[in-house]
Amino acid sequence: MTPGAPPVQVRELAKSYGGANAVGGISFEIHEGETFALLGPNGAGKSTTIEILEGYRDRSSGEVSVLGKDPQHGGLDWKSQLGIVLQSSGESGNVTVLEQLKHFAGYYPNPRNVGEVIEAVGLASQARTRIGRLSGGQRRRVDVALGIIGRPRLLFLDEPTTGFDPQARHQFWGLVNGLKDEGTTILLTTHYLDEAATLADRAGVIVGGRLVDIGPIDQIGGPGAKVPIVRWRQDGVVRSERTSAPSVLAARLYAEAGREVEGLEITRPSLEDIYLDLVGAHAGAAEDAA
Ligand SMILES: Nc1ncnc2c1ncn2[C@@H]1O[C@H](COP(=O)(O)OP(=O)(O)OP(=O)(O)O)[C@@H](O)[C@H]1O
Repeated sequence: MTPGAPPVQVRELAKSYGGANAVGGISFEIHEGETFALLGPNGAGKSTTIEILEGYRDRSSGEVSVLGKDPQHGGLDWKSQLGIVLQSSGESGNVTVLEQLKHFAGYYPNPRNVGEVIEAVGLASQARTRIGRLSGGQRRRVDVALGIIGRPRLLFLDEPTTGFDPQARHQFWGLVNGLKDEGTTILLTTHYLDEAATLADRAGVIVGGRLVDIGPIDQIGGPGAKVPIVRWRQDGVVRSERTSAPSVLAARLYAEAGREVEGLEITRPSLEDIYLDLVGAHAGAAEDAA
């Protein structure tokens, strides 16, 4: 890899399945040590993109470089620098968590300590349990453990916390923050927008195989997207107004009412609100075009 080159470079990547475009020419880069979230509705093309970057799927056209190599020609040495948590692993269950991790650790030149990884994913009490006896969420933690055991430079997390309870999800976020601190570059897909907001430095939003927005996570949707919403009740009717000076509006409402304003609430759109607006607008535009 050329020194200073981004670990992931994607130029005009396209993939069609039997004539149907799943990915229609997308371009993005992921920089060293960055966590990049690829967001989008079901069927948008996220997994197809990730699988192409991982070398599991070929592309129809475009240029892709991952850790300095074209994934279609990445060798074992290249592969050992990747950590992969697929959407579903199909991990079968006759071996214990400890045995499985020890086995996989043996494939890598500089693996993490197996006990520490088991502890980090919250499976210390299940270390000697057969994987087949774990709950769905616990098996998902095994997938995550297998993804990080090789101390990857680049980690792919495809919907990593599906099936996690809220406590496990928070624990997982702590784990990812630790990996970030160590300088791991991460590509994350998730349908949990709070997860993306917490973990990602930048995001790309993909709809119908096209990248409709990309940028720092707090700038997704553009400057207007974060304008606060003021809601209040007047004559029994809920009213709302978007303004970048919400306290000025609140003060005016208070002056006009001459008393506490009923149901007054000032909120800023969350990443989820912004994402839903963005996806709604682009999905609608795509339908109009069709
Ligand atoms: N092997 C395949 N053969 C044919 N079509 C496929 C294949 N894999 C995916 N597709 C289609 O390509 C499109 C993109 O699918 P993809 O799995 O990449 O979406 P996604 O964004 O990962 O969705 P999800 O959020 O549901 O995981 C979909 O229309 C899907 O039906």
